[in-house]
Amino acid sequence: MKVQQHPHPRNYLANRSKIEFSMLPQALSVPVLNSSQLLSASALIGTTTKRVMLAKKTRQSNSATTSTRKTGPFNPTSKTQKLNVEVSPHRAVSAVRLMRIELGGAFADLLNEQGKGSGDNEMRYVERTLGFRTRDLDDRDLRLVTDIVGGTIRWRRYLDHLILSLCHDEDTFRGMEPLLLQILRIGFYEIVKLEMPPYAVVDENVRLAKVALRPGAGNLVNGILRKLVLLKESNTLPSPKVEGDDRQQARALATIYSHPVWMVRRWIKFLGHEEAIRLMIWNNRDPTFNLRANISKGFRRADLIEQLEKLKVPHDISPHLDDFVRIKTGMQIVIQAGLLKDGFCSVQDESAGLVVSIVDPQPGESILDCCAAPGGKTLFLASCLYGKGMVTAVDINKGRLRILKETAKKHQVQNVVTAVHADLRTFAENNHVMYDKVLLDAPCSGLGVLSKRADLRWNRRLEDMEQLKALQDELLDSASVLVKPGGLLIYSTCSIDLEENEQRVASFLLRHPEFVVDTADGYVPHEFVAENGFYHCNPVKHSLDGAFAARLIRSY
Ligand SMILES: C[S@@+](CC[C@H](N)C(=O)[O-])C[C@H]1O[C@@H](n2cnc3c(N)ncnc32)[C@H](O)[C@@H]1O
Repeated sequence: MKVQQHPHPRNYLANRSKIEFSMLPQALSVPVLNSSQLLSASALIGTTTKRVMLAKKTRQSNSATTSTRKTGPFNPTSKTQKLNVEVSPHRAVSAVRLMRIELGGAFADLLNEQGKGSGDNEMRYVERTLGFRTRDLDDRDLRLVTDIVGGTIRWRRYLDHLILSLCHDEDTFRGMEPLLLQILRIGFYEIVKLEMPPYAVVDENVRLAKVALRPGAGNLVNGILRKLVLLKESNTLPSPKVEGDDRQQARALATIYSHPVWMVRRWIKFLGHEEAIRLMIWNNRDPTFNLRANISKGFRRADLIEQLEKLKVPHDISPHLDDFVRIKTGMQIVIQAGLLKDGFCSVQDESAGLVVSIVDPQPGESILDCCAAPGGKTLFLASCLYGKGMVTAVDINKGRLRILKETAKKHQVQNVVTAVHADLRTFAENNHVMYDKVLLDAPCSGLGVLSKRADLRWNRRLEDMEQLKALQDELLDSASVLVKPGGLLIYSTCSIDLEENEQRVASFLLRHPEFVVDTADGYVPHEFVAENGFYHCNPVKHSLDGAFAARLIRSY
């Protein structure tokens, strides 16, 4: 593999400030920021929310709380259901959302499509499922739903291990109805991981089980949770021993750190024991979010910081990227203030922002973004062109591409973005235009973003890896023919997996001797560049999402 070194390391996008504001419209002040139509932040972190109905409500609910009830998406009786004031609404919503996620009805994105923890549709869904109404969620409830749903999903394997060990027998556990299991998981999570006052947790979850299911379900929850409290208080929670052969050890670690066994085995193989454990600990932590100020609207980081201060959202500036800010809490407040919906900023991880630094977009360039939707990188690339040049954004997914187009308008970069709905492989065959720079942000396992995508670990299978690798090879081949001689191909993923990253590039270079590796050094801080010249963002080392990118120059 040939590595081309740069004589003059470049400052990754930092130099932009020299040109940016003379080329932009006047800096805008933020207008009224409390609109109800909120942009989906989930789209920008690469998730969507599917709508499927749960097959049937788990059971008729307790007669004390409900009147006659029909099920169906537009249930006309839902308004007549009685309001239950005994059950804590965040628990009721969390239990239903968890059940829906597990049955494939939604992703565990921290924000739903309304940009709020629970929009009207979700509340109607909760009513239909439980058979009663709860009071509306306030901001504190929304935060609790986010925390409980994210944490309970992440810790699912470990929580189930505890629940199983406290059930009479395995059949009781395996045959448990879905809602009951979710209520137990929530209770276990609150007691074991959130360390909440245990008897309050027991009471609340027992009440939910009684009202939403039946008195017997409440008794079962009571019995199991009380056993758990005793074990916790005596410090004797059952924990698998890490011993035996490789497989047995991986199984134990998978339970303790709550990940699928195949992932643990893969990480032990590629990273070693210690690093694999550190990675799992990272994946189980509450994520930090990054916001990128949208300079295309004349909205700089200083303006974003001013708004965050007004909103009392704690924040830190990114040490790596000019326009980025980090926030640990307060995303709901940012959303409700309309900053995302109105296009003043985007949710974008710094690890993804640094991929744009590696593309190093310059005004006047023609850039092809091959797998562009929902557009996080497209928008950032476009904002670096200052109205000169073009980003052609191709994606196979029409719905996600629609989001990209709408967001480009909001961000005021539509004049430099052309969206094309196509399979890249067909596009490459039929399109004879070549580009200065081609970014292939390939579909991948997402193994670098498990802390943000709490449910992803349970949805990925080992078999997916082979299919993804084959697709990545095909897309790389297609992308390569669209690069001008002397132009640049950037291959990136949000994975930390060697086989999706270095190995794909190595195999590409064998098939395409016309490309050589160009080091990422000088485009991103040195600490992100491996010896082979590739960009690596390592969650454990950099406390950001995992990501990879390679700069490949077409020499002829
Ligand atoms: C990792 S996501 C891209 C994220 C995007 N670059 C961003 O920053 O927001 C991968 C994208 O590849 C698209 N994709 C998958 N197969 C494709 C194909 N054959 N042709 C074009 N796009 C494809 C998916 O629809 C998905 O939107």
